[in-house]
Amino acid sequence: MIDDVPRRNLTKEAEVSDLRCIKALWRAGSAAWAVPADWWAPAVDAMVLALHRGQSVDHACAALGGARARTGVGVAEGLRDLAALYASLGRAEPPLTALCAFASGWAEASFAPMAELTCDDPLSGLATPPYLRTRLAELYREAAAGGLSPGSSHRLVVVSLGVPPADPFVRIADLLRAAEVMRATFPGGDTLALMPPARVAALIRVRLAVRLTALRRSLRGLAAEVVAHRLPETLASAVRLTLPQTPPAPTSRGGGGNGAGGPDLRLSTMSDREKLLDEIKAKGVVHGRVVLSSGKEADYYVDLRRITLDGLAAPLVGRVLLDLTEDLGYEAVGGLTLGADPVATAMLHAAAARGQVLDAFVVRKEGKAHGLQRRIEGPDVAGRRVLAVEDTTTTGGSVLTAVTALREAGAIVVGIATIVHRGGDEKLAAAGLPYRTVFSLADLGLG
Ligand SMILES: O=P(O)(O)OC[C@H]1O[C@H](OP(=O)(O)OP(=O)(O)O)[C@H](O)[C@@H]1O
Ligand SMILES: O=C(O)c1cc(=O)[nH]c(=O)[nH]1
Repeated sequence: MIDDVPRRNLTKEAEVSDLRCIKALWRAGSAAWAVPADWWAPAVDAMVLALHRGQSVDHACAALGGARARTGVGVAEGLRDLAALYASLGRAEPPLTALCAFASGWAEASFAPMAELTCDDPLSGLATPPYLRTRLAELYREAAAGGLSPGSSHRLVVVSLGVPPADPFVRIADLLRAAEVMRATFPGGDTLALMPPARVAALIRVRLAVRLTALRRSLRGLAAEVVAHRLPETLASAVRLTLPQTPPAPTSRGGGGNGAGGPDLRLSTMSDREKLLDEIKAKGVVHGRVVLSSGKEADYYVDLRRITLDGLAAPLVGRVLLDLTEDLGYEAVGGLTLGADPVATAMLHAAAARGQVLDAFVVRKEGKAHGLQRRIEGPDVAGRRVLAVEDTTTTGGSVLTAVTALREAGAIVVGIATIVHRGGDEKLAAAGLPYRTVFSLADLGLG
């Protein structure tokens, strides 16, 4: 029997023999070990040596606790094993300092991997939704401290893959491709996040928004929709943008284009712009001799009121025009009545659906002689950044009339946007304003 008196004058061989013996006794006294081969660790030898030599066991106990944690042994099981060592030597239970050292070593080793956890999705390398929300919270805090609105400095660009492909491999491949395109489009320090199941987002500074066109181009062939959300007033609204979305509803009237009564997958996976183009071709183009607003004659007419007042197409108009002009930074939108009116209200409602506030206004063709005699109806535009819109431009005369009236009213016109461009290039260019159009006549097969 090996007593517990420290043996300082033993020969090397005798000490080795004692240590072996203690270890065997300890092992025998230890409870059944889930994986027997895991019992021994260098820390076991260090523990036995310290105890045999009468040295402090704290360091060895901490190392033993760490070793036990790394092999998946629970703290209670590890402590019982430590107690078995003391018992095998006929000693009382381990002292409190030894127990504390063991527990600290065990805890440190158990929680170490957490310190290495990242906020990245392992497959795409993009940030996780919780990280994106943390980043948003930081941004809103910073904006509040500076008395600014996050909407004036940042956009949340969201690429949605429409109806996520049922095949998980196809979905992952599509998401990875979208992630890659996002990384290439926004290579700076922007936060890029994966938003399962089928969205990728980038939190970007406004000045980078011009890259949206490039982004949309790069995503061609992926049936992806790109929306640049101006950050809403409150963090809660911004966070809502990052939450899982309900799947898109079927988009064709009367349900099912597949003859089975289910959603029309072809339409629901198209981008808003593609859907709008189909709507205009189907409902807006009228062939025949017509006199245009300018007095000129033409062989066809694009009746966009049948689009901007259509319950299915109007929301598309709103979203597509918001996307097209989102880098221009405006607070109100409108144009010369009547064609521009539903365009502006479609944009107002599309913005509201995105948690943004956008005012609309109507520019009368002539001033009004009674009432408040206002030429421009709606919230005041004086001193505000406004976008002039039209459903179509043939000579550009109508929209430029609106621009003149807006300037006379003190508005800052930041650009012109229209759904279909028929003509008026020279006049519009002379206005010196950014001019955006969703479709050309060639897009409609009329050019
Ligand atoms: O570029 P332009 O040559 O000005 O033509 C385009 C304008 O013509 C149409 O409106 P219209 O003049 O028929 O009047 P309405 O909007 O009152 O219907 C259309 O809605 C545009 O406003
Ligand atoms: O020039 C126009 O009056 C005009 C052309 C057109 O195609 N559509 C329309 O509404 N107005």
